[in-house]
Amino acid sequence: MTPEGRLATVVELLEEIAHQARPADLVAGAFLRARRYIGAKDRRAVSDRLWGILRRRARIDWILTECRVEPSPRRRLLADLVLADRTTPEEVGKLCTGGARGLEPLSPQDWALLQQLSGRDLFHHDMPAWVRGEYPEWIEPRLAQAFGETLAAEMGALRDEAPVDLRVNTLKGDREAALAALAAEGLQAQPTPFSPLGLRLPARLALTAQGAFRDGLVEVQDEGSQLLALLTDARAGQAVVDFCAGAGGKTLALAAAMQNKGRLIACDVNQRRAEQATLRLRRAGAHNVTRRILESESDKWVKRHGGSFDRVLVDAPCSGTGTWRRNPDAKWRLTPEGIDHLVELQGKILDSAQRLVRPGGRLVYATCSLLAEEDERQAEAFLARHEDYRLLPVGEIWAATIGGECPCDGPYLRLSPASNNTDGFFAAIMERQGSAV
Ligand SMILES: C[S@@+](CC[C@H](N)C(=O)[O-])C[C@H]1O[C@@H](n2cnc3c(N)ncnc32)[C@H](O)[C@@H]1O
Repeated sequence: MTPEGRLATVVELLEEIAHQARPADLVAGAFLRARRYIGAKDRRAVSDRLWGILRRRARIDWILTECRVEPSPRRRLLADLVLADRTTPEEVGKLCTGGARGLEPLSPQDWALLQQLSGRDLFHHDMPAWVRGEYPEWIEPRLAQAFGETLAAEMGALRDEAPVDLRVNTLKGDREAALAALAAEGLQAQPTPFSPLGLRLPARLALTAQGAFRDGLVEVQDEGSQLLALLTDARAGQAVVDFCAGAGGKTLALAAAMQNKGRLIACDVNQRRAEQATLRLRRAGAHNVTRRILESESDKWVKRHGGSFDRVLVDAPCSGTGTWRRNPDAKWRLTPEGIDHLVELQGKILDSAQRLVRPGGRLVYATCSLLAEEDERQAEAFLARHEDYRLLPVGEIWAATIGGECPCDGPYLRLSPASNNTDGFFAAIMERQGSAV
């Protein structure tokens, strides 16, 4: 592919993403699968530019609007070339040749725009905080409630690309073995600071081709997500439910923590997501997992199995505000009504799932949200409704499961990109009162 061809593909993809309600990674995945002729290097270049523009969208649009130009996929690309890469208007002109599979030649209006942009960068002192921080304006009060004075730093960190974190699958080997296997393939990973099972790679990579991944020795998982699974404290021989198991990210970690011993039930209402776990479980050598598709959170199965589990993890559907480093497009699809709906659903899921916990067992409520209404407020409301549960301070559970000092103040787990270099995560660990029978 020529450089022009790559850029034209970026514009095509930006148009597809704008016209579809689906997440950008799904749209891009389907788009590239339908164009097998695009080779690995070209895919990489197209993806880098595409995700870069999605990360910089609010600032690019603000600058275009200031130049009195309506943002469009093509104009966003032209602006990005100048603002992010300092490409000169003349160099941009050379990329717009109008050839087959290339970009249309620059119009007089395009030239005028590029001249206006020339020499500028992506920041401007008049930009409001929400534009600098790349988040919707309406969500600012909610984020400010969560972060106060550190809001700008947190949003800055959330704007950047996330590192690639791997979890070592202890069913297949230890961290030393994984480091050696990755090094043999030319990958220099570093141990993560908090998770004893974590390894970090600096850049985005197509890991599916690596032997350590194909053999199930490592799985891609953010360090925060690993910590959450460790804090669930699932042990060999226990009965454990992963109530919102999705494609199985935490199920895999729980199965490894249980050393494949005991019963692990992975529930979800979404059959398609649950099916995505099949290959991952097989690759990881996880044998103690039974999958269960629920009709809803109050499926009859829940009542029938009331009080029979040692651990129930509720990794609830949430706004995903903590994962904007990975899904920069997701923030623009959120609405206040959507968040209200999620808060209500989380409460219902908790009220139903708690029935599964045996006296003396634990319910772990987790989200990848940064918003207090989905996190602390949700946990407080649950504890107020269920007097038979008490909150266990995360520091104590951290010391017992992960070891050392928990980096969070207060009784909850709260991780964020700026403070911990993880995705944003929240967890409340709650114990059901009464003695086990
Ligand atoms: C945050 S995701 C789970 C991610 C998963 N635990 C992982 O680590 O990969 C939330 C999941 O909740 C599921 N979900 C949504 N509504 C639900 C409900 N009413 N009952 C149970 N699960 C639900 C979604 O299908 C989704 O897979």
